[in-house]
Amino acid sequence: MYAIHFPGAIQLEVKRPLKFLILLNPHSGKGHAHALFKGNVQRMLQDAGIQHTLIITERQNHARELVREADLSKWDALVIMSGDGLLFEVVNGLMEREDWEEAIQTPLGVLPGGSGNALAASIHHFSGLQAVSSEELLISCGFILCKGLVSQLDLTSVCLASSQRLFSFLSLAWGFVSDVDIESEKYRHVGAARFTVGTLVRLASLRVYRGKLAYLPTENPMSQPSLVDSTATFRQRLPQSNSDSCCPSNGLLGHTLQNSSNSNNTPKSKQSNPSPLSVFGPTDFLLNPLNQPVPGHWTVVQDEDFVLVVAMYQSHLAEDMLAAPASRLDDGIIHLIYVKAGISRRSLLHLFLAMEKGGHLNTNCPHVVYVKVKALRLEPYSPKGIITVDGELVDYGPVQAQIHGSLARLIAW
Ligand SMILES: Nc1ncnc2c1ncn2[C@@H]1O[C@H](COP(=O)(O)OP(=O)(O)OP(=O)(O)O)[C@@H](O)[C@H]1O
Repeated sequence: MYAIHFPGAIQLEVKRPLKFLILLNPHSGKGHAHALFKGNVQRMLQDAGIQHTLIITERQNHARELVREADLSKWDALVIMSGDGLLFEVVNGLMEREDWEEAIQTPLGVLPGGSGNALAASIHHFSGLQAVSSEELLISCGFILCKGLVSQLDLTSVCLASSQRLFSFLSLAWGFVSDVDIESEKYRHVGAARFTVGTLVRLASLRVYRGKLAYLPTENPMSQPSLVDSTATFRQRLPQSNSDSCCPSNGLLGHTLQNSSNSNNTPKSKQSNPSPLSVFGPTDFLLNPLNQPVPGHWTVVQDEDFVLVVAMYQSHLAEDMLAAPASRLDDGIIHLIYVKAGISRRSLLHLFLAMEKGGHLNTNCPHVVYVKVKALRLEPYSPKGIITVDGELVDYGPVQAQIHGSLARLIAW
């Protein structure tokens, strides 16, 4: 079905027409996704010999349910036109299938229709083109989609105290970044500028977030799969038990997705809302159960007062936020960036301004730490707060994550 095109990328078979299933969230961004699709992309797909079936999503979790049940053999790719939230549903829907190993290899495609569009911006960035936004980004991603070059994509397994396990393609955030992401929902009518507005509002009421952060650096020999059992997979139907609220370290423990109750006062519109299901996926061989200490060879950060913690596995946090310039789609690395308390408002603003071009990591700001890791654990002490995974609100509390290199595939380049 696939033919090698050039190193690092695989082209979908030259056979055309290709068949794409396109899932479009009509409410994403400013609510114009359907018109944007018809005006900019439809014709491009026709000209490229790509047949598509367009499904307009009707509700939260619609896409997730569809891909969980779909006959994937009918499609050469699953494409979303929305923000990152819809892709998050698709990825997790695929990982909830018994045939997850094969299902998650279905090439995914992204057309930006939201206000953040971080993965779309990352794909555009990786293609080496100059930064663009809005409709120009859509046209660029449409063109990339039509070329049909498939790349490997890392996914990160994220485990919550509620025993939920989620698969993330973009980011895990706590503190300033996740607060801005969720609190700026109310400014979504201004599009991508909502993050700028949200950043300024949050800067005015800058907070310190208390917690414990630990990680496994990439250079640690114990990060290498050859030293641990990386081959075991995680297939059995799991019991509805909360007794081991952790991720499996040996392939035997399970995670049951549970309906999450949002115990804090944060907005619910972006709450990730998984259905109670058996969970499949690769074993998190680097993680200890959440109710046990992290492995002894992990680094435990001495500071416990933070302004933000963000773990990235793509380059962009939003269209104009090049947060992890060194990140690549399939580098097998979590780019962990944290800002320690004590930073002035002025320096933080300077950091965010520099982030537009990715210069924030070169400012020599003593409060900023950047480290490449394979796994991490975050235990917030503050009783209330916001944690996001791929920009979606998840249960607040202890969380840990491990990257799984090249687990999925993405149309990019
Ligand atoms: N028809 C629909 N009605 C309501 N919610 C929907 C519908 N279709 C999808 N959703 C949900 O909307 C949520 C937000 O979608 P998504 O993140 O893709 O767009 P967005 O919020 O506009 O993007 P961004 O985060 O970049 O602003 C997702 O969790 C998705 O489940």
